[in-house]
Parts: sequence; C-alpha cells; structure tokens
Amino acid sequence: MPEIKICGLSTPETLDAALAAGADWIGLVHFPRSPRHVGLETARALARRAGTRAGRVLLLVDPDDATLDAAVAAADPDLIQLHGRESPERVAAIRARAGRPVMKALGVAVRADLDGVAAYAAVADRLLLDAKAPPGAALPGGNGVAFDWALLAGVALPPGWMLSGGLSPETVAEAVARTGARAVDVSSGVESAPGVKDPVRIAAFVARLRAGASAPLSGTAPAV
Ligand SMILES: O=C(O)c1ccccc1NCC(=O)[C@H](O)[C@H](O)COP(=O)(O)O
Repeated sequence: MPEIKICGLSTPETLDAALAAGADWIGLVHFPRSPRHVGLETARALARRAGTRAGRVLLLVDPDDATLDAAVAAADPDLIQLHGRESPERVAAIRARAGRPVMKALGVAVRADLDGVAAYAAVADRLLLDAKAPPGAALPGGNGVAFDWALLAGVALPPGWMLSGGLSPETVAEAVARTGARAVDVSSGVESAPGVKDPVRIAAFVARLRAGASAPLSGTAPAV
C-alpha cells in the first residue's frame, strides 16, 4: 500500500482530518507567497499536535540558512522538502546543517527534466517527482497539475521516490497503477479552494488507496 502525504495543512481541523484518515505524512508549507503558508508559531503548534501520529514534513523553497534554522526549530520535522531551485550542493548543505533527512522535489514536464535524478538521489534521502510549474505560475508547486506519467517509463528511480502533481481521489489509483509509485503526495486535489483543505476529500483520497491500489516492489518505474 503506498505511503500517503497530505501537503499544505494549515489548521488544526484539517490536520486532524489527515491524521484520522490515516495519512503517513503531513506537510507544512513555510513559504509566505503560498495560500498554504504557515508561520513559525502555527508550524510549531501543528507539528506538536501531529506528534508521532504521522511523519512531519516541512516544505521550504530556496531557504537561506536563517530561514532554515528558524523553521526547523519550530516545526521539528522528520523530513525537509525542498521545492525550489536548490542545486545538489545546496541540498547536501541543507541536509548537513539541519541534521534532518531531505526530500528534493523535481519538476517534470519533459523527459530531460529527469536527467537530474541521479545527481539529486546522491545527496537527498528521497525524491519527489512533481509537475513542473506552468509558465507564469506564482508558485513552484501546489498547482494542481499533473505531468505525463509515461515520461517515467524505464527511468531508474531511487527507492522511496514519491509521486505528486495534480493527484486527486479520482486519479490517484490510476496514477499508482501506471507509475508503480509506492508513495504519493497531494495538496490541491483535496481542497475546496486554494489553501482550503476539505476533510471529505482527504478521507476519500486515503480511502481510494487503502481500497486496493497496488504497486510493484521495484524502485524502477515500469513501462507505462
Ligand atoms: O502548496 C504550495 O503552496 C506550495 C508552494 C511552494 C512550493 C510547493 C508547494 N506545494 C507543493 C505540494 O503541495 C506538493 O508537494 C506538490 O506540489 C503537489 O501539489 P498539487 O499538485 O497541488 O497536489
């Protein structure tokens, strides 16, 4: 059964909904331009509320060291998601400075976008394959758009890679079946409006996977 991450939680009620549904990971976005942004005190409170009931993911975008230090101290994350233009060297430096595992997001629109997989896999604990932000988008992620899953055909992906980008209760089972993903991440697809999580859709998303989506055991995506 795939691991499930619900990203962009910003209220106690929707955090509780994700935990009650059985999410494996909860994501807190610390990026002021985002409608899902949580400040340091909210991040601290939500992280404490989650406790050990799910892994706590702190999402940052090209953080400087001061932002990294403050956000890590507040959110006490189990995993730091880097969703900007961080180079492999910067990913390694952030991982060393924070002393926490790191998941690097890679935006995918064309096959060449996967050329960086090996370099990032060498320095990050996990990779997140997300849709590349559309031209002119205000945010580098959380845009609710999918990429062409067929681009993953035959690509050697490291164990623990996670699929995201436009997933929803309606599409996630097909996405898992077609890509072999053993971990998935969703934000927009479980919202009623940008930044407004919907407990019913969160429950539906988790239930759709728990109902029987299957995935192969290999870390390499199958032909799709
Ligand atoms: O959610 C945001 O507002 C956000 C802002 C800046 C960088 C990343 C952001 N979100 C990332 C995610 O929520 C997910 O990891 C991923 O992009 C999937 O999002 P969605 O397509 O909305 O399900």
